[in-house]
Amino acid sequence: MELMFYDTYERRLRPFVPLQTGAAGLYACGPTVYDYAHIGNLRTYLFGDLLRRVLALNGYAVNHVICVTDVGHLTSDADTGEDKMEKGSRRTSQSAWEIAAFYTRAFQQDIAALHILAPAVWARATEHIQEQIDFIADIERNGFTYRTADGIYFDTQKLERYGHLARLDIGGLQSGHRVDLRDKRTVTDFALWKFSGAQQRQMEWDSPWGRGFPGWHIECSAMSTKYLGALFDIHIGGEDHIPVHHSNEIAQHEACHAHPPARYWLHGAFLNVDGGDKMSKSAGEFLRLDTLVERGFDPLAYRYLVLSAHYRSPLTFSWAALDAAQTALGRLRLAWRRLPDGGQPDAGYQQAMQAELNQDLNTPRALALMWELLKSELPPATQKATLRWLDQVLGFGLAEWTPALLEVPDAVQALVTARDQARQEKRWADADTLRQAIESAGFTVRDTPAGASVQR
Ligand SMILES: Nc1ncnc2c1ncn2[C@@H]1O[C@H](COP(=O)(O)OP(=O)(O)OP(=O)(O)O)[C@@H](O)[C@H]1O
Ligand SMILES: [Zn+2]
Repeated sequence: MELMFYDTYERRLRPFVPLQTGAAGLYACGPTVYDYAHIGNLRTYLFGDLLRRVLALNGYAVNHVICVTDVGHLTSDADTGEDKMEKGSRRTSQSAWEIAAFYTRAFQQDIAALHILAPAVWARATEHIQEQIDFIADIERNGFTYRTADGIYFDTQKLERYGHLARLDIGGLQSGHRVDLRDKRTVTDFALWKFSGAQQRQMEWDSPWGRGFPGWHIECSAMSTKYLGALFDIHIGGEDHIPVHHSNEIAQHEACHAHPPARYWLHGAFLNVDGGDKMSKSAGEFLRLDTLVERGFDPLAYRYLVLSAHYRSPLTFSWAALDAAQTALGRLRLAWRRLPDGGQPDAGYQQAMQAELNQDLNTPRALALMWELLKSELPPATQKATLRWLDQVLGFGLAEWTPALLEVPDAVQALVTARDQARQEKRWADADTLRQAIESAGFTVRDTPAGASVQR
């Protein structure tokens, strides 16, 4: 069955043709580990996970690389401002190295809780400094760099197709730009290597150009080449990467290899906050996955919510929407547990579901077909087998919900305790939300004079 993706580079749906039969190389720009991830960031990784699972469903062995940006991402995308890691270090009074390790672990825990499959490679920028220096040296040798007082810059005017991915209007950008360019020649030029200068930095290295640190974009060029080759299949990220980060990655690659690094570019749309702005670390409400859990939600309810929107459509977060997703997940788990084993998937539904997923990852339609399946006249065991097959992509882990696991897990017990507390304090709305969380975890709760009792 044909697999189609919307490719940002060509701005059209294209059939996926791998470089190597049966395999797919997938590179995802990862977190900047100076703080916790918010659920907006996590939406982007859920999109990557979905893509990976759909590729696997189509028989591809996926080589998935996620980078970890632990140096060089400045507070402004125009290469000014402070390194986010050094800033995070001041905020927490821990070293930049400590916070990188801490937030990388926190991120890995979040993605595990969301059932996002771990990549084959976690590529940390600070562990690939030599590769980045070598890449910059190649760009320099090919004549695409110049030196300023604060670093080595990429001369974007030397590339005819600079900014093609974003369809950038360079002339317009240049003339509309009122801010001081410092020593940059063109507004779109960007740093490949920044000098430490007089500033005392925690993360810095020697290089042929002087002591300093790599620019943000070069890490992805160097690490994707190392792990996936100079040309690989698919590069993904959030839509904010289109005009700057991915445009610059492509430029670096073109300067060395005369072609972009990847053959397909897919971008996930934002999670917005009420009012339409993107959820971000710097502005608005910062919701972590843990915040959701503290309010009684199952992390997988957020997974459900994200899958209920197409990855290229903006999604506005609301507690009501998350609540509805949690209820739907609870119903799904209940349906799963009631269905008997022993059937075979229904070929008609499989085909219809895969057709939707293969059409640019249409999860809202796949979920609609799932509910249709559960209401259908098909034998219950067939329904369950079909659901099991679909769950390879949805990733709810339904098969782990077998009645064999009858013990009350700690996480559920914690919800029960929190609910008891809420009831004692007459916080009825909180108690209700917690009850729903317990139920969507597959348990029922009954209040007895001796306290709440919980059972499957
Ligand atoms: N609101 C959002 N919705 C979806 N994806 C997002 C959102 N905000 C950031 N992302 C994506 O999250 C990924 C990780 O980004 P990173 O850790 O560098 O955070 P960031 O972009 O600096 O976030 P912020 O703007 O909140 O500081 C990127 O691929 C980015 O595109
Ligand atoms: Zn990147």
